[in-house]
Amino acid sequence: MIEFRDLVKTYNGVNAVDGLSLTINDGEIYGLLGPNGAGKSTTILMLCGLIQPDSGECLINGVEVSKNPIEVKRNIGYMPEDVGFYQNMSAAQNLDFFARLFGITADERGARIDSLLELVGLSGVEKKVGGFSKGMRQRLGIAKTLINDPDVIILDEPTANLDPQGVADYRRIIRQISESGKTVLVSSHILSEVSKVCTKIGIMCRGKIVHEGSWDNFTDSINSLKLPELRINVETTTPMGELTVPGIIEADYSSDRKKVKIISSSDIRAEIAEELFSLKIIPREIALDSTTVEDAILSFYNSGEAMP
Ligand SMILES: Nc1ncnc2c1ncn2[C@@H]1O[C@H](COP(=O)(O)OP(=O)(O)OP(=O)(O)O)[C@@H](O)[C@H]1O
Repeated sequence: MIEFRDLVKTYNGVNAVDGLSLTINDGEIYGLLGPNGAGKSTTILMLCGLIQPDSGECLINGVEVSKNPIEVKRNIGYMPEDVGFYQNMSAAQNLDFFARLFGITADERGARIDSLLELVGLSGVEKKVGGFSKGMRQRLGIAKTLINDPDVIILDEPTANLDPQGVADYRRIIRQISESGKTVLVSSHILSEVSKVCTKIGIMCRGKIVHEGSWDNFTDSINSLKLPELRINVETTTPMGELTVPGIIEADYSSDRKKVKIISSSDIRAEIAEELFSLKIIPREIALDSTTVEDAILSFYNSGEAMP
């Protein structure tokens, strides 16, 4: 469990973190979302014991970080945006090196490295890390983060520059990590690709959490933001005719009529579902497009106010 209690950090009179109080429970995948300068990195550095808060405290499993830095560091795995590896060594050799730094015995190392390589889909990959793709490096970074079997995993901007397959692999791995009971904190300024795996998201702005809730809650509240237009993607199992739901401004159907990209004046997902059901067409997906989600998040950032 991670706890922040009234955490404050000031730089040159500016509150980078401004009275942050937050609890992240065991097994939770918490997405900390905020624009550049919101205070995410400062929060994470304090959680890792790398900088001291001006006031307040961070606790990991009830242990106060600034008073017990060594004990706490053994129980967290931190993955920065750019993970450093030895380019001329294989994935297994790199992990073996980091495992030795933690004093893990030779007997334990072999089995642990095998299971981590299996988890991140790099089993049997013999080539040197210098020849890895961005996605492979990222997955190896997650394995490195888990090498000391920590209870808490902290990932900074984990999907930056990943292709869709990389993002999908990442989501699968994060889910598996959380299923094993570990607590995961993901920090990003663009969380739409990973938020779907987060059990909770917190939107941070100017050192404070301005909204907290599940991803579904967040997308459900988008209507109350009164965005000028929303984009909704619909996919069905059988071809559909022209949708007639009021509020549709534009509809772009695929040639097989099983997909449509809708621009609407409000959130009409429920009405679209109703119309499809009345036509006996089964929807496969009725979801807000990621651009709409980004617009909503930007709207929070710009207002800096709590969510309605
Ligand atoms: N070492 C420092 N000295 C002075 N000001 C700092 C320092 N570190 C951070 N800040 C300021 O504190 C505020 C919060 O920065 P922080 O890096 O924590 O935000 P962030 O949400 O992580 O953004 P980013 O995604 O850009 O890293 C910003 O105004 C930043 O300029």
